[in-house]
Amino acid sequence: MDWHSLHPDRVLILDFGSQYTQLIARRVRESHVYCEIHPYAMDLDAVRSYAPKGIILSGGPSSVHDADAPLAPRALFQLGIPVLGVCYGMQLMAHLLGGEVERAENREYGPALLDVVDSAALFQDIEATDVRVWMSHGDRIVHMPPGFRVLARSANSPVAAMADPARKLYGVQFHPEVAHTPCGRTLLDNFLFHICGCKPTWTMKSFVESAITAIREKVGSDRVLCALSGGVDSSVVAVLLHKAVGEQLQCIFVNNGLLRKGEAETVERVFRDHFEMPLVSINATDLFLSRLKGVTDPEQKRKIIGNLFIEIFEREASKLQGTRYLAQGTLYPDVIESVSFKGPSATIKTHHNVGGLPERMKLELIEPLRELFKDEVRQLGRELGLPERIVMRHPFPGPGLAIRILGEVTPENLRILRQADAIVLEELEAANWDNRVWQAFAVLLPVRSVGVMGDERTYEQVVAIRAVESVDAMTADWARMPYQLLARLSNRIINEVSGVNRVVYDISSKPPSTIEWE
Ligand SMILES: Nc1ncnc2c1ncn2[C@@H]1O[C@H](COP(=O)(O)OP(=O)(O)OP(=O)(O)O)[C@@H](O)[C@H]1O
Ligand SMILES: O=c1[nH]c(=O)c2[nH+]cn([C@@H]3O[C@H](COP(=O)(O)O)[C@@H](O)[C@H]3O)c2[nH]1
Ligand SMILES: NC(=O)CC[C@H](N)C(=O)O
Ligand SMILES: [Mg+2]
Repeated sequence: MDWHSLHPDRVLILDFGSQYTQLIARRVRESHVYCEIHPYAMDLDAVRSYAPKGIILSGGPSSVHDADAPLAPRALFQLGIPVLGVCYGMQLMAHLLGGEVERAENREYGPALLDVVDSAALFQDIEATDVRVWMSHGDRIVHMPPGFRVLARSANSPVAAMADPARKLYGVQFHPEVAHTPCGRTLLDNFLFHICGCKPTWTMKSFVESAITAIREKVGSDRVLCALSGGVDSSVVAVLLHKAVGEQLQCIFVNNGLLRKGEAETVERVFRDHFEMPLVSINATDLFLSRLKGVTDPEQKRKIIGNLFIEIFEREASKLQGTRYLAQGTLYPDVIESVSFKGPSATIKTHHNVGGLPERMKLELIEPLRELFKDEVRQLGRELGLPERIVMRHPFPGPGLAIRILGEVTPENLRILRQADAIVLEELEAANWDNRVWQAFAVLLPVRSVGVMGDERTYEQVVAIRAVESVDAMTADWARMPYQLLARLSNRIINEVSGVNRVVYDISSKPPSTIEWE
């Protein structure tokens, strides 16, 4: 899509490798201003032609004195575009414009108190003394570049914020994007609205209109196949596309035999009740299970499944004359991950709809959500009138139960996991915990343990329960579910699911673990 015409008030975030870069983007978006993250090395001509209303330089792990410190071209500060440097971003600004940065005697990690000495522009509507902010740095600015003045100080940072208002250059040593900086929201708004002159026009309502226009332009009179899983992302894509191209859209749902209990029926029913568009439902259970036979390697499972999905989509597309596009629900975090700070990041997992795609595909992709974060997709779903039940559904991975059965996927393993998983979901719902977690599910482990049931020795399988809290699946923590609920889960699974004699609870966060086990 062409952002020039779609989002006139856009902000550019240059990433220097901070853990919080995505948070900066979230905050800007929450203020209804469109923004994109690009690597710090973005070409100056590209910046010019992107023509942002403002630029934010993220923090980062480097020091400006490191031999391989990531630098920005000095000319970035001469474009006449307002710049806000955060932490490393401010240190870099100072370093490049003739100031001096040095290693501080005391590092500052965590909370600090700020005294605002100049409340013009950036600190408008923020208290003057003892302002709580969150710091994470070891370097500090000892001399500001010519033209700059101090806006705020903290015990350890004589220059905790600085500005050259004439050139609209601003820097803060603390992190306004984190929740532990309560005034951060006001500060960022001051930058966006007062300094950059942005207007808060980025709303899901405006997105619907511009996305529909862009989709129509792209699709023309061709037909689109939309792969629908019943999850939030693909449901939103389907409704959006239907609004844009009406009968040129055909939805397809594949039962790959790796779905949860009753899922195929539910998806078909919900679709019939809430969507006014045709759905082709394909049962490919045997095909998927036969290709997965004997496979135990997680990446291989993912690739086999990804390829098979496309094979089926292409086969169905060839039956519908004039089908040129395949619509998918790729989100912004998938996109950012592949353009991160120092080039593409390491492959942790091949997500079936991204890296799992075959190299040569006949269908062209349409990905209308590739600019959005998950919570924006949920908002968009509401805007499009989708029922809350669909909007708030837990994510369910395309490779389904195959990546929750460690080891070989067999009909017997699927039976065990499906039953155990249904119990987890039922009990969470009954205890009103389903809407307090991002995702909750059962995992079947490839180990056996000894137990005693009814005076008899058992030697059976182990089920792990995974329940996590998260805002975007990039990081997650295990849910502190009540012991009583855990006890009920364990009790029911062992009693009701034959083949299982032990249940464990996964207490790992992401990172270092991931949400799924494979
Ligand atoms: N069983 C399926 N049938 C058809 N398409 C599928 C199926 N499973 C996954 N897909 C396709 O793969 C895409 C990615 O799956 P993914 O699980 O990330 O998204 P989703 O199911 O739409 O939403 P959520 O992340 O909330 O589960 C889907 O948007 C859909 O296009
Ligand atoms: O559609 C998908 N296809 C996949 O291949 C896939 N793998 C993981 N997930 C989901 O992504 C989120 C993060 O998962 P991980 O922490 O396991 O990487 C979690 O919400 C996972 O459920 C997938 N979704
Ligand atoms: N969070 C940051 O951006 C840190 C910047 C720099 N590495 C410092 O320690 O001061
Ligand atoms: Mg899904």
